[in-house]
Amino acid sequence: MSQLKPMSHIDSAPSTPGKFKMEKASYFNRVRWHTSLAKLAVWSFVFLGAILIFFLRSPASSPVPADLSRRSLRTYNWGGPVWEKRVRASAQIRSRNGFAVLVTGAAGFVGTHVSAALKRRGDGVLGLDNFNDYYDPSLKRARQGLLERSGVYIVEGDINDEALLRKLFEVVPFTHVMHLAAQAGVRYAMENPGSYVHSNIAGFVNLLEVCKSVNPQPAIVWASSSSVYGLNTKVPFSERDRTDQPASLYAATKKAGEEIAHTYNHIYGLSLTGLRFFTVYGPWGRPDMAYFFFTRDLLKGKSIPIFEAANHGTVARDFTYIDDIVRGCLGALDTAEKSTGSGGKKRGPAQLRIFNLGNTSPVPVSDLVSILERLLKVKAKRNIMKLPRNGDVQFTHANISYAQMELGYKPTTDLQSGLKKFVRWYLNYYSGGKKAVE
Ligand SMILES: O=C(O)[C@H]1O[C@H](OP(=O)(O)OP(=O)(O)OC[C@H]2O[C@@H](n3ccc(=O)[nH]c3=O)[C@H](O)[C@@H]2O)[C@H](O)[C@@H](O)[C@@H]1O
Repeated sequence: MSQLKPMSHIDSAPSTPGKFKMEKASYFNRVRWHTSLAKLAVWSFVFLGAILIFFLRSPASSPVPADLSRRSLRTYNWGGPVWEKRVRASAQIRSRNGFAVLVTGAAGFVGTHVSAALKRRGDGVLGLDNFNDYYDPSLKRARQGLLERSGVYIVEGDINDEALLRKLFEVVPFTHVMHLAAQAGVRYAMENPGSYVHSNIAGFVNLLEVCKSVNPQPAIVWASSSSVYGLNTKVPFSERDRTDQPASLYAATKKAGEEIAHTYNHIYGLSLTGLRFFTVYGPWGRPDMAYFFFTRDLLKGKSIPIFEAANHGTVARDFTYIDDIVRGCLGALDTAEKSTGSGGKKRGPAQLRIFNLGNTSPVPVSDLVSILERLLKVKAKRNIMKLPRNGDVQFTHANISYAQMELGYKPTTDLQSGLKKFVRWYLNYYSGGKKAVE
């Protein structure tokens, strides 16, 4: 506050030449000269002070963490006739009654598998991904290569870039959006909270803003998370159970997404389907997830931190295999009704759904480690640890009857068979000459 006083004093002195009469020029010019000098000095002081305060405070208190701003400041190249041609070709529908789908987060784990599956059945697919470095971007690039070979182009850009999204809809009238771009991971939310707000809230709102205003509005299917059940203890988790006790900021942003979806459905008639994924695993998975880095660390002979709850309570997850999840995503797209709005205005009630996509058979984390030991033929150095207070919940367990009824969702892969496929991929990808195990 003390800096404001000299500023308001300076502000009260005349500052524009037009406020002075010319005949009194010499006297006033001197006064003005002195005043200007004094003003200049004070302003320089204020300016330097502000810069100093900014630099002293920014690393600790800036709401935008350094790595987030680094990612956000990245510029992407898009536009031009060649680019538009590529976009159109990728989104070209090749089957009767096929969809034109924009897949956000297409270089991500679920995004890659869903894009490939849609393309295989003849839908037009365009990917969008910002290729951020939350985990090894070379894995994302390898997934991109995979999709490119099957004819899916991934536009490099951020869901917060409104101009880019508008351009994409200008070039292709997408019938559907499969929105999988997000800041994932439960524990990382304590390290970089801003990135969750940036992608899962601001990015989602930006996408919905564009979707509500285009004509025709697309139907949207998007990734929520089992983590919204938070501290809920009623098992198995049903879509009707309470989700107002998130245990992590990640979960809170996904829950916020569900409420935001409700709003855009209510006001603008957007057709919205949220899918609560339960710990998805499989080939081309995410290196930040336990099954993935346990595999890496087991092979390296490193110790494996296995969480347990109070009183030696078991920590368990309803691990769900990627192919089952892909079938759930396609089922959601196939049963999604059209949005009802046009020109940014609602014309009638639109579909609003939320589904659990889980496996319905939770497995303790220690059993996950045992399965990996057998598949990798190594003995784990188990390090049993208390479940840290960083967002993890003790267990998850999906009730999938609603998804079964509406989407024909029926998971068929148990953890043992799914991990077998993952391990085969892992060994091939990391020791098959492509990359050394990090
Ligand atoms: O179901 C979901 O919606 C969420 O599933 C996963 O989150 P999580 O289930 O915590 O998956 P992992 O991080 O792979 O953890 C799996 C299990 O291993 C445990 N764990 C994790 C890390 C570790 O060092 N030790 C350990 O025992 C966790 O407590 C958890 O029970 C994903 O990371 C989230 O992005 C996703 O939204």
